[in-house]
Amino acid sequence: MDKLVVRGRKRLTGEVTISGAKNAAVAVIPAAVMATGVSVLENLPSIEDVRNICHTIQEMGGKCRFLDKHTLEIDCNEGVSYQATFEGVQKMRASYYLIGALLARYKKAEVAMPGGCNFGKRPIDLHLKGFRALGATVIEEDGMVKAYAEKLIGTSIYMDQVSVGATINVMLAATMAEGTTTIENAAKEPHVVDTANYLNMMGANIKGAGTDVIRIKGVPELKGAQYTIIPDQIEAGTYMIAAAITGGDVLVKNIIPKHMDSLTAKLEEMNVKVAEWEDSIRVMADEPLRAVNVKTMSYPGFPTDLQPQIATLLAVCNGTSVLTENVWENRYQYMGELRKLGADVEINGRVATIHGIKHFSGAEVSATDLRAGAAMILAALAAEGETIIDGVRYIDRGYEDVEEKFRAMGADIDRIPGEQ
Ligand SMILES: CC(=O)N[C@H]1[C@@H](OP(=O)(O)OP(=O)(O)OC[C@H]2O[C@@H](n3ccc(=O)[nH]c3=O)[C@H](O)[C@@H]2O)O[C@H](CO)[C@@H](O)[C@@H]1O
Ligand SMILES: C=C(OP(=O)(O)O)C(=O)O
Repeated sequence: MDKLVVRGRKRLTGEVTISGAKNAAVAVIPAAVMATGVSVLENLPSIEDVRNICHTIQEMGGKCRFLDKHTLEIDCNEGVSYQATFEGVQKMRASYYLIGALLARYKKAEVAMPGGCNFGKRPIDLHLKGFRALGATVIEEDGMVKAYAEKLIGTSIYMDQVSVGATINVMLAATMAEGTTTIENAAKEPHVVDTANYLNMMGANIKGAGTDVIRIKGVPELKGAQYTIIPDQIEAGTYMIAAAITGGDVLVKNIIPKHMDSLTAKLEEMNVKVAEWEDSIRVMADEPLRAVNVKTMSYPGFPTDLQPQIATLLAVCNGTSVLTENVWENRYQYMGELRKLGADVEINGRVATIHGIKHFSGAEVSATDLRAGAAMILAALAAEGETIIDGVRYIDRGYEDVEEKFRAMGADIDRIPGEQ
């Protein structure tokens, strides 16, 4: 497995261009399976999760062709199998969107249980409850989710908990149901909106995405469409934190600054200077950083997918910060690795109390999952000496050209290829 070697204490300067959003791309690509006709998807991130979902759709009989590094032509006009079995599906989380997409188009789906980062329990009961409310029979058997319906009929669905995956998945299925579906207590994340926008371009009738009530009038058919994926909020946030942790001055380009509000507010509270333009943000850190308290929440709250990265920054601030993880029951596994680099953290359930240290010291650590891996890079950039990060395949799931982007801003970072 590949490793990254980072020699720290280099101030990051210059600019970085953000790629398309992983969590939008991995929803929009399965949505393309619902169309009769060809879709062209632009600004896709060149990451493992995108390659993996494309590979899975090809195995199902769809045609996926990259016109360039970031543009995918996807043609499922002649149909695909309603079955998606194990290998690719279990390498990622968002493969669960194939259930909603296949159920919409064929009224039947047999899809292996998804994989993705391990934060303790990651149930999909709300997805299945939503499909059942639309009229499907759903069973979980032999590691597969099997869903069948004579027809799907629009209904009113109240989500017991705000869930990105369940909101998008039920929206996919409801798009081609008979009648109108209302999803209440829906997730409002930018990727929910992006998926709805793409579906509407294909001929769907979805209103309210981005609010907590989404109304979907079912349509009988969807056509292919050309669509540009939004920039990645989490990749952008990771580079903003990288600028802050290295005392740097970085222009983060090709972003939607509004998506960054919860992070921007925290960075400013910490004494970091942030300047915004229409599609870029400059982050300057030239003064000592203050400890702050952070609670993760669904959008527009502080994203859980930036929790390991902000924790890493808090670990080298002046004072004690309290971090509360409200979304996942167990997203602190990486703290053991952060401690190897010197972090002083106490964990009590969902609450991490972080006592700021002067600086990290290089060590050998592992990326225990995608964002934990990003956190290791951030700590390594700020550390005295050399850090070796194992488990880079997790980072490659969600960050395009990660070492090249950091190196272009002055980081001393190299990849050591491992055995495949
Ligand atoms: C591919 C993708 O977009 N992944 C993101 C998505 O994951 P994912 O869609 O898996 O996360 P959800 O928003 O569904 O999960 C939010 C909370 O709801 C709970 N829950 C969820 C579904 C369900 O059926 N039952 C249930 O109880 C989960 O345990 C969790 O506590 O949103 C998470 C929260 O922003 C992010 O961390 C992930 O990066
Ligand atoms: C948790 C994440 O991804 P996934 O849901 O795909 O595991 C993430 O993007 O941080």
